[in-house]
Amino acid sequence: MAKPTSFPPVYTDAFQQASENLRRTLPLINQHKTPVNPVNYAVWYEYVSGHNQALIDAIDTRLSKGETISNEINQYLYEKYVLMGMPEKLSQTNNGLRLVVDNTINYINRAESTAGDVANDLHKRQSILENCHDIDDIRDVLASILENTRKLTDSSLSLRQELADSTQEILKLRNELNAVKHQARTDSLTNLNNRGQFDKELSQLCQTGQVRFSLLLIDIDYFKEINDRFGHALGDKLLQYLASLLHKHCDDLHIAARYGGDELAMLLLHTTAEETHAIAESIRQSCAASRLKKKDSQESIGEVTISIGASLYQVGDTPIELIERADQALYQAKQSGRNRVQIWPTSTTAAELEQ
Ligand SMILES: Nc1nc2c(ncn2[C@@H]2O[C@H](COP(=O)(O)OP(=O)(O)OP(=O)(O)O)[C@@H](O)[C@H]2O)c(=O)[nH]1
Repeated sequence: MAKPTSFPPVYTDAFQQASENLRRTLPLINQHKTPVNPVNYAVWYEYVSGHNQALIDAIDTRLSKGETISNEINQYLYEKYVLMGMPEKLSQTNNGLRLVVDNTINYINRAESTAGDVANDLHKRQSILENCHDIDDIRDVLASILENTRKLTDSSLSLRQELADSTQEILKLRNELNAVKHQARTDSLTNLNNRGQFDKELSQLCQTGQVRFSLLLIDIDYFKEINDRFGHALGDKLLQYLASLLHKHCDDLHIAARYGGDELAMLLLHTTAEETHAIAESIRQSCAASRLKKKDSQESIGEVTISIGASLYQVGDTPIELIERADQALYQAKQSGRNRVQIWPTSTTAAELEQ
C-alpha cells in the first residue's frame, strides 16, 4: 500500500509486502557495504517500497553519478527524507524558547537586585534624615533619593522593554512551533493532510464510533502513462490540481489527505450514502471536465480522469476493514472501465445502504 512521507513515519504494509521489501532491501545495504542497522534499513526500505519520491530522487541522483550510499549519507538521507528534519526543527524551537525564558529570568533578577539596592539605600537615607539638621546634609539626602528614584524608573523602563521583547520572541516561537506542527501533519506536495494524520483521524473516528462517516479513495487513471508521456513534474502538478479539487469539495466536516503515491482520500463526516455518492460524483465530473494544458507549451494533456472507491462506516468497523472495502470498490471502479465512482458493496445502491 502506497504511502507519502509523514512524521513520524507510518508503515502499513501487509506482512507479504513488508517481507518482499526486506528481500529487496538487504542486498542494497550489502551492495553499499553498510551495516544493517535501523537507519540504513529505514532508508532502503523507503527506497524499495517506492513511496517516498523525494528520497528516491535523492538516491537515484547519487547512484547515477556512481556514488556509494555510505553510512554518513544514509544518516543524512534518514534525517532529511525519513524524519523530514522534524526533530532538528523541534529542537531549534525548543532551544529558542529556553533562551527566551533564561533571558527573561535574568531581566527580572537584575530589576529585582536594583530595586533591593535602592530600598537598602533609601532605608539608610531615612535614618540619616531622622537625625539630620543641616540644610546641606538634607539636600545631599534628597539628591541621593532622587538619584535612587531615577535608577528605579530606568530599571523598570528597561524591564518593561525587555519583557516586551521577550513577548515578541515568544509569539514568534509559538508561530514557528505551529508551523512545525502543521508541517508534521501535511503532505508537502499537495498540502493535504499526510498519511500519518489521515490514519490518526480515521482511527479516532472508528474508536468513538459515534459519527456517521464515509471514506473515499481517489486514484488518477493511467497516471503512469501521463508521467511517462509528460514527465514526472507535470504528474506532480496534476496531483496538486486534484488536491485543489478536493479542497473545493471539503467543508469543515470533511478531511482530505494524500493517502499514497497517486492516491488521495477523503473522510466525509456526517454524510449519508446519497451525499457520499453525490460528492464523489461531483469530484469525478470536475476532474473529467478539466481541460488541462502544459504551462510552457500550452499543449493539452487530454482528458484526465479519476476512479473513486467509497465505503460507509458501519459501527464496529476497524480502519483496516473500512479501507479494504473502499479499496475493493476502487478496484471494481478500475475494472469496470475507470472514470467512475463505486460504493462498497458494489451490488447495493446508495439508497439501499442508507436504510
Ligand atoms: N508524478 C508523480 N508520480 C507519482 C507520485 N507517486 C507515485 N507516482 C506514480 O504514480 C503511478 C501509479 O501507477 P499505477 O498505480 O501503477 O497505475 P496507473 O498508471 O495510475 O493506472 P491505474 O491506476 O490502473 O489507472 C506510478 O507510475 C508512480 O510512479 C508522485 O508523487 N508524483
